Amino acid sequence: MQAQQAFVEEWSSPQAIQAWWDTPEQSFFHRPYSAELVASLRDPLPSHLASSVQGRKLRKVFEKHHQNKTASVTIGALDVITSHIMADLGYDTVYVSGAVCSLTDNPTDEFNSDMADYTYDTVPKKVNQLYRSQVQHARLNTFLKYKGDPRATYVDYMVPLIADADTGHGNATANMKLAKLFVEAGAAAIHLDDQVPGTKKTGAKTAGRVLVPVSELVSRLLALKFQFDVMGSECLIIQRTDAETAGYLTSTIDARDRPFILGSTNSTLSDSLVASIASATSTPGDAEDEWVAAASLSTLDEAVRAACPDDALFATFTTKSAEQTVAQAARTARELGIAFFWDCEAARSREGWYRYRGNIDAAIMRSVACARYADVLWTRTPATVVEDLEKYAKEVKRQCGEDKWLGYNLAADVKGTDEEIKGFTSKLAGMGYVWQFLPLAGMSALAVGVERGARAVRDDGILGLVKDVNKPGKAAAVSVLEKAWQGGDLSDAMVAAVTLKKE
Ligand SMILES: C[C@](O)(C(=O)O)[C@H](CC(=O)O)C(=O)O
Ligand SMILES: [Mg+2]
Repeated sequence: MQAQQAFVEEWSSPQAIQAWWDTPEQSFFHRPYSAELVASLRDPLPSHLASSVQGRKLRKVFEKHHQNKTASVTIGALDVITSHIMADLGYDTVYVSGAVCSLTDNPTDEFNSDMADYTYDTVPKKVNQLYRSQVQHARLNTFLKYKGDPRATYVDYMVPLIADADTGHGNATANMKLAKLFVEAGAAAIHLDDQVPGTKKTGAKTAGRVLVPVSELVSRLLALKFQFDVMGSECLIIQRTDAETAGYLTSTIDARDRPFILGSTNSTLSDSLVASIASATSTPGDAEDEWVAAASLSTLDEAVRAACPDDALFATFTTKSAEQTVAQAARTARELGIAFFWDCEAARSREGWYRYRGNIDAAIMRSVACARYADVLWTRTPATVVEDLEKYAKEVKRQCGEDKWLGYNLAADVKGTDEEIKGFTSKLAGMGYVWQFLPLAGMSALAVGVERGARAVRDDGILGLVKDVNKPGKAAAVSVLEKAWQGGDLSDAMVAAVTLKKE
């Protein structure tokens, strides 16, 4: 008891926390808060063990792939059968997808495509389910080993779970509560993006995503890390940006977003976009298209460049306005006597969002800005364009260091010959994408398998099951079909252990 007390006190001391932060795995992380503050907020008892052990394991997985220029290629697991089979097959990570939860399993049982509008405990609950099932299989396997049972395997069932934290589902305290649920559930890593909660667009290819400023993305990542620190968790953070598919931004406050904010360059347009939609006889969509076409949208820097009589003046503007927001830079240009017209306010959407030129450069800027706040960087791209991924990887590594790990959602849209498609993951691995995943692949595979079995039984009754499910399953050593999977031996032994022969 005293030893436990001493352990908790030592674990909670500012010195121990600082020593942990000074380790190579943690020290790159920029923390604006002190070890004293974290110590003062520490949980009275540790509850981080599962996520820490799994997080450390995941670090090793990524480090190995980084060294070998290979990748952990994985799929989204919809249920415990899928995650179990993935362990059997040697997967070294399991993905837990928000999209899959949205479609198939969430606490309100409301199913629709991925708008990330499920309750914020949805994905943590799925992680919890998969984690507990992993534990059960690990226990059963250990039990079989003890008994010398030949069905015992060398499989490590505790495959690190990497889960979807979406936008963080709200403000800083919501981000922290979400992080806490993930730690308690046993997640090894979670990813978080820069979209605005409640505005998520479903699917990869939908343009016009709404972003928060870079600084807000950083704040969200920090909220996760702060919570992990308070709990003592080694859970990894994966930063995601949707900047390549972005069309809007909530605020112009961050200077780093300036090169991507769009404004009207047409001084003869009397109405703003919103006013012109209100007075139009056409539909809002058509009125918007007409206004945008007439506005000749550009970035502030492009508008200033076009108005500069010579390169020297533009160079002076560029130097003077470095690190300035659009509002400050516009003032600088005017002070330099550059006569230009540019209005990002007039171009705001009906919701009040600024227009944003989403592209791979915006994604690079955002990931670079987050490198000190995340273990893995990931850009969500609308389609797999190798040149973009090459550029992202090169630039991010040039600015953040060769050792920075990258992730990528393959989304199954890779084109080419079978050979090219097969080699694609290795190609990306060569660029540094150590984690590559197919979120919906587990669900699709499950559908194909069930369809096959259900069809066989429908057509041939029990013979269909024997011939088309059990036989091929046994031949492929699908352990779900074994008695071992059902845990009967373990439960029998547990019941026997508490059954008295005689009172
Ligand atoms: C990865 C993702 O967040 C998910 O929930 O699985 C989705 C998947 C998808 O739409 O393909 C996303 O990338 O937004
Ligand atoms: Mg998602």
